[in-house]
Amino acid sequence: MTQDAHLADGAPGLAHPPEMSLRVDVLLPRRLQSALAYTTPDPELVPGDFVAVPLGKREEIGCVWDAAEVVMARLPADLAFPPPKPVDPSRLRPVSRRIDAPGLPETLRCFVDWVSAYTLAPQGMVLAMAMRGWTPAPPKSVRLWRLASPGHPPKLTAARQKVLDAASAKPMSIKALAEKAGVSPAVISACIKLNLLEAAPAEPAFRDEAIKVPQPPTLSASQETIARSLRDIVRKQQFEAILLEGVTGSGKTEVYLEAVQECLTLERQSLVLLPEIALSTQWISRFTRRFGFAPLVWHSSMGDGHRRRVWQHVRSGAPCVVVGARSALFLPFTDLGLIIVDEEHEPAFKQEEGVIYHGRDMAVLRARQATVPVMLVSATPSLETLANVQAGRYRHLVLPDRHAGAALPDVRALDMRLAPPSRGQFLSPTLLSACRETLARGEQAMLFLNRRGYAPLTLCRQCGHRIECPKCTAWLVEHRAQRRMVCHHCEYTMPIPTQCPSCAATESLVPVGPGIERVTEEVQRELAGVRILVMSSDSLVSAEAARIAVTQIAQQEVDLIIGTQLVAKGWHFPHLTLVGVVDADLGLNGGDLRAAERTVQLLQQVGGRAGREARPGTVLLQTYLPDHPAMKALVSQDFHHFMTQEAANRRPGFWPPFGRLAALIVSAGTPESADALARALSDMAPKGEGLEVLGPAPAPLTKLRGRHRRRLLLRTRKGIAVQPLLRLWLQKLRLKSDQKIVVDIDPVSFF
Ligand SMILES: Nc1ncnc2c1ncn2[C@@H]1O[C@H](COP(=O)(O)OP(=O)(O)OP(=O)(O)O)[C@@H](O)[C@H]1O
Ligand SMILES: [Zn+2]
Repeated sequence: MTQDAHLADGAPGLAHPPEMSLRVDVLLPRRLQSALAYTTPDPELVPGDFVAVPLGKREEIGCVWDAAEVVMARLPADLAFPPPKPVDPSRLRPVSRRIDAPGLPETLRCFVDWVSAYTLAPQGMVLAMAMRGWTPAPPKSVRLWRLASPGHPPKLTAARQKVLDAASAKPMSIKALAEKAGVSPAVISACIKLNLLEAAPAEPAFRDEAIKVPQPPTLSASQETIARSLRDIVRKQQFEAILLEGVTGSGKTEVYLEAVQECLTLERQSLVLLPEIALSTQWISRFTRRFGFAPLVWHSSMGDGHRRRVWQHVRSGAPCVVVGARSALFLPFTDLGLIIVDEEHEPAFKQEEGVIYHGRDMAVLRARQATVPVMLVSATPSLETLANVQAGRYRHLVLPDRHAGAALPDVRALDMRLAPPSRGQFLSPTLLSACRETLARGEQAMLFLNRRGYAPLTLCRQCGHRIECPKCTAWLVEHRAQRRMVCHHCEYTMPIPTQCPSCAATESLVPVGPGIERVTEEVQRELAGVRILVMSSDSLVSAEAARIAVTQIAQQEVDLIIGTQLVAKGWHFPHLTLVGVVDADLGLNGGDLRAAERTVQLLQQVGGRAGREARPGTVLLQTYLPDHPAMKALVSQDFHHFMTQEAANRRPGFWPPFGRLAALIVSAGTPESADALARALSDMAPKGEGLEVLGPAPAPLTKLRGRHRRRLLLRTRKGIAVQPLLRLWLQKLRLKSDQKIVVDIDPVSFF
């Protein structure tokens, strides 16, 4: 805004001549590359303010954005790009009105710009992430009431007595309480006036509404040393990246919560990112015990009302701890003091749709912009992070031992070539007897197989036909419990056929290979009477389901857990001593860049659930590749030796983290169209020293949701800025209406 403020002093309703209006950039939360220009007579409109603007025939809510020059100036040189051409001022439309709500803080606008420039995602789509939870009006809060602490209640009428019987420590709204007690709301009001009920915090999640006495742990000497360093780092309030590494069960969580405590002492806001927050009930209850209040939880399945409250609270700058999925990075923190990324090696931090970004990397960026420390936590850090440690960019703090003298589990590979399972079975005799012995000792066992459903493939014995998804290059997976065949890549499902769809033979369809449902069946057959709990995304559909599962396991109402990768998360099951990995080789197939690294991380994490308390744990890995470096690393538990080898494998070819990658995923309505676009891209590929374009090649999922896919990979030396190269490259193309190119910077998945 460049004009003098007095120019806008018109009487309300008076139209301003165009020269008296100010130009203002407004970013809308939709697929727009950058902000749109409008005019406004209001000199007080500043970047960050929310406004309603006309767009076509509609009105949209957007955010006043910084001028293009400002945006460019705050981007690093290698991410900046030419600003859009200025629009003829006479064609600009005026802003409809300013919305009276707190604006988007500058640090968040800066982050939006950066994420957009880094990922090449339209700026408006990134803003949309920052506006999830935003609301024009402060959210309506329904007050909740609970039983007041017992005093000497006056003599009560029958109706009031009913209210006290119905009320409990659990807060309820007046309406709900009246319904439960079967009285009118007026009776509840009377009870409130008599102090029989007290107001409860609507959201027992805010720091000043402590609900219990905090119970911090007594740290061991080695934990305390690390905790002290972390507290010092937090107190400095400068940007610093730390890798907190420690074996499974060493108390990393307890230790980083000390850093969170320090941040609260500074009365600032902390953000903890967890990969599977929706199910992290154990983490949340532990936090609540430790601090005496619950954290603000943020993830995609939270309701709108909850989101709005969190958004507003964070925006208010009041001290708090947010625990969330990667999208919590886009909350409007105004007093951020610390970011923690737990399980930093997890591929789940990568968002693969919409704005494609890596939560861990963007967390480091966010911390840098906010000049606060960021702590990356893992038992099995990613090679990216280890390389940063080696280069001296990240500080490395290590917890070497399990807490309270617990030993790391004994890990053994079961060579399936030497002692295979019986025909048609998947559990070797050794694993089965280990399960029997464990259960006989009154301990719990866990079987891990990263595959949902009954069988990954259904085959016709007569004609060899394989049942495939009509829309994807993928087999349909039988889910026997639901009596359906399901595609794991799209929403397609169909009933389990009774005859072969190709040759019409009956009783010819056979399942091939195991999924966890099939393993469950085998366990039921082999270990009669065992109480099984299945943990997969089919069974653990909500936080409540996870909470129930955790309780059942803790109370030993379950003997054996069968699960997919969900069981690898930070669970702590005191009675669990045996972990059996049904197919340790599964993740090594497909041969993507990080297959071995990921296998070691995942299996070490799963194995790390065994023997976390007094009784020692055992991990048995069923493998046909006992000599594979990944298996050897798991057995020897020498993670760092393995990672050194990984680094040596990747360095010469400039594979990440020793070079950079960007994937271009081309898709189109027909194979010909996809090929044509892929070829055109390939013909115009950038050339030069230190860069190479691999492909085009059919993507492993050649067809996905009916679209035909091809992949190209740009690989460069470290110092080369890939974004400008990609921008130039993509600008040269005109896409047909069925064609699409998705850019994935630093790809994690290669499907
Ligand atoms: N100082 C301590 N006092 C009491 N309990 C502790 C202490 N340190 C750790 N524990 C307990 O030991 C268990 C393991 O600790 P924690 O979960 O923090 O380890 P971790 O390193 O984060 O584990 P993982 O990486 O396997 O998830 C937890 O139940 C935790 O409460
Ligand atoms: Zn499909």
